[in-house]
Amino acid sequence: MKKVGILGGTFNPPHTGHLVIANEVLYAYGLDEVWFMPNQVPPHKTVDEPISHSDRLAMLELAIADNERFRIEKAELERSGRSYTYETMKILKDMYKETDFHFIIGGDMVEYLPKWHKIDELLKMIKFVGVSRPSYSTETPYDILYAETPQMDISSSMIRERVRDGRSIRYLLPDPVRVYIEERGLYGT
Ligand SMILES: Nc1ncnc2c1ncn2[C@@H]1O[C@H](COP(=O)(O)OP(=O)(O)OP(=O)(O)O)[C@@H](O)[C@H]1O
Ligand SMILES: O=C(O)c1ccc[n+]([C@@H]2O[C@H](COP(=O)([O-])O)[C@@H](O)[C@H]2O)c1
Repeated sequence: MKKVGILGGTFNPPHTGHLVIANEVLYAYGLDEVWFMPNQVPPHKTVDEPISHSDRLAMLELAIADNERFRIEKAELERSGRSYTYETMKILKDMYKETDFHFIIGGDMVEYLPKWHKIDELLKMIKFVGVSRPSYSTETPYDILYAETPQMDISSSMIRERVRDGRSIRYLLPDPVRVYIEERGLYGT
């Protein structure tokens, strides 16, 4: 069986926190690949800044370009409406029958798990791997796996805010993504 990690996210923009957790879980669980899966509409939050799917996708491509074990899964971008993980994983499990999926989530999403759509059914379909994130716990009543990773207090919202305030975002995200943001004037640059 091929072992694949899925890192679902909004990636608005992708940052070093995403890349580090994907890489740490890849090695911790002997995964063959990690697929970064941008959502169409996040199930639980509103995207207040207008950002196009094509910009999010282009930034994600730049962010993972130098790692041959990372790729992008577009299943959610290709489906309209809210991106419920249960619906997506049903489709992916059907498409990739010989694949063992590990869905990677940070502490904020571990805390939110009880509210996920059809969580009990989803837990029977895939494994979750929780990683810690500053200010969040990884405690949950559910039976999930964990991975120790270096803690990084980086978030997409912090990057958007810094850009708006004219502060540096260097080293918080891959440099080609920083250049893309600056050249396109995203987030108010
Ligand atoms: N610094 C981090 N440490 C651990 N997990 C993280 C980190 N940043 C993001 N994640 C996890 O990556 C996944 C995708 O995150 P997402 O794309 O929503 O980024 P975000 O930084 O949380 O965005 P925002 O600040 O806009 O809410 C989620 O499971 C989230 O918990
Ligand atoms: O299916 C759900 O109910 C659900 C609720 C919250 C989050 N998720 C998924 O968790 C991943 C991280 O979410 P986000 O909003 O932090 O980008 C992303 O793939 C979301 O679609 C899924």
